[in-house]
Amino acid sequence: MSYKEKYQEWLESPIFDEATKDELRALSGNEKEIEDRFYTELEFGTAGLRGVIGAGTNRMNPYIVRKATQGLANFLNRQALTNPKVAIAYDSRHFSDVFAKEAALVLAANNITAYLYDYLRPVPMLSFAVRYLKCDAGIVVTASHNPPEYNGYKVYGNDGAQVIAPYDQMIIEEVNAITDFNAIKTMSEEEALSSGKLVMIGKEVSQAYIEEVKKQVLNPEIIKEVADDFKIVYTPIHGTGNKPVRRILDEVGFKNVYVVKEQEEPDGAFPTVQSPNPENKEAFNLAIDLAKEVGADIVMGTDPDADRVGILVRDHEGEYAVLTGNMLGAMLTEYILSQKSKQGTLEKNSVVIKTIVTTEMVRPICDAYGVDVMEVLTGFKYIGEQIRLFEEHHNRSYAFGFEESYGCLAGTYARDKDAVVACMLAAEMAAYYKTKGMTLYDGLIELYEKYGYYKEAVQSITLKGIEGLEKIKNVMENLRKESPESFGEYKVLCTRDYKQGVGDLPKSNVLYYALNDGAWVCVRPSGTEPKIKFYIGIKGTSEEDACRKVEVIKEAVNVLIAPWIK
Ligand SMILES: O=P(O)(O)OC[C@H]1O[C@H](O)[C@H](O)[C@@H](O)[C@@H]1O
Repeated sequence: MSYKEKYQEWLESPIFDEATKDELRALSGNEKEIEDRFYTELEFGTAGLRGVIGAGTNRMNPYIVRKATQGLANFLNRQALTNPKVAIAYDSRHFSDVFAKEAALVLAANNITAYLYDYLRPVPMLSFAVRYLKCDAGIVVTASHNPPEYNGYKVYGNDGAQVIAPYDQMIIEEVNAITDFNAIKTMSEEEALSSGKLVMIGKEVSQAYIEEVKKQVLNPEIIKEVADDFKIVYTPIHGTGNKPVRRILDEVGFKNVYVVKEQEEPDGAFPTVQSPNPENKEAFNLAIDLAKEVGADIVMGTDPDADRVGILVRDHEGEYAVLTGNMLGAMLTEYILSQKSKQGTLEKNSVVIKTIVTTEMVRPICDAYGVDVMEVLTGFKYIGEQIRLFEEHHNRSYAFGFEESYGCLAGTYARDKDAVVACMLAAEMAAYYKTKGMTLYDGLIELYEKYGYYKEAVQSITLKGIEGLEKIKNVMENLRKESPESFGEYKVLCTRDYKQGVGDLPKSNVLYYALNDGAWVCVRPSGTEPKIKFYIGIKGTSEEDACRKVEVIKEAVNVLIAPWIK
């Protein structure tokens, strides 16, 4: 069916409600918008479904959510499970609660018990709930840090990690096999509740989750020692982090937690930020003002689904400086390994897991403690997968895992990144340095002096719409046709094309260039946004040297791709 035929179908079919039809009728004559809404179906990327909210097959709306859920239900029911169960959570975005309930009702109508959180909850609490409630799958309605017009739908497996191949494809096939919206079953909320197929998740699950997070504290006495004059500024950026992050900080003993009032309440419009992304310093403007006012030791902000955290610390000029995901991850790796090693709790077969685009600084840190580093493709789901495999094979012990994109997980109670535990450990780590008369920033410099000035950068180029998609494809094709021999003063020593398969990793549309002096460049199309991403990593001898080297490579990347993205 062409996009025009699909558009007509949505306008005419009795399946779609009048509000949807009105929205579509208003597009009449706007061919470009109609094409964009109907030329394709929302697809699973690195993080499931994600799209702009609105009517159409290429948009997030109740029909697409029901269809995705019917596909998931068919997938589960084909496995002949006894009493199949699915846990569902949602964030503070527009329609997240509506989509979550729609999903629950479709599951219930397909004879699958839906456990639905009764309030917005972070991703890690869903990941935890899947295993705690012995579910066969999980759903989170969220578009993470995307702008307010987006929403999304992530699917989790029975291990609490986001689904990976071949299951993601199997679910997609089930979803795509539904060509008739009449084939989607749903029921009323009353019926679902009274039949016991819709169950609201109670407080005991949140309680159990908090207990697990608390177990990750390494030095409880240090928190007590500094509690009176250690100050934390925290912002949930209008998302799900507010309750769990404040609760955990309180329960482990932090007394002075200042929450940014203007960003405390959940709000899908994210009215006080350009984008609710802790990777953007702009999202911290209000938090920095508050931090200056109260003299905070640390500033923390979680994204709407609270799986990622941004941290700011006072630098030597007294300004609040951003710790990137790589910096925080490297620091937490050092903190966790050093403390466990000191306490004699570092298990023999410990492994730290990072993705191929995450800082190389982890390697010397892990070497110092005799811990292995494992590399996986981008996406925390691959870290979650390894935790499951370690458990199944009883051969390795998961020490820590993180990505450059600000997500990490300590412990195995959840199988996706957890900003709640990250906030708790970052605060504990800052408290630890405080007892030594140091700030987190001093701690970072100490690590650089010990292991080398590793610096990273990401050049993300946004290329929207169908043309954008084409340009992204061209960049990858051109790079494959004419492999670059150098990036500025750096020579390409070897190229890895992950599309051809590298080691045991699944094939993926990623190119990696290993350069001299430990530098590297990696290119991949984003799986969650219309972007192509160039990741850069170098090792310098000082802060200045490191910054200069990153700039040289950045410039070379810009020159290389300029003609392809015009
Ligand atoms: O594909 P990208 O846009 O680079 O995003 C990559 C990210 O996607 C999702 O958010 C996953 O949950 C993350 O684990 C991953 O890091």
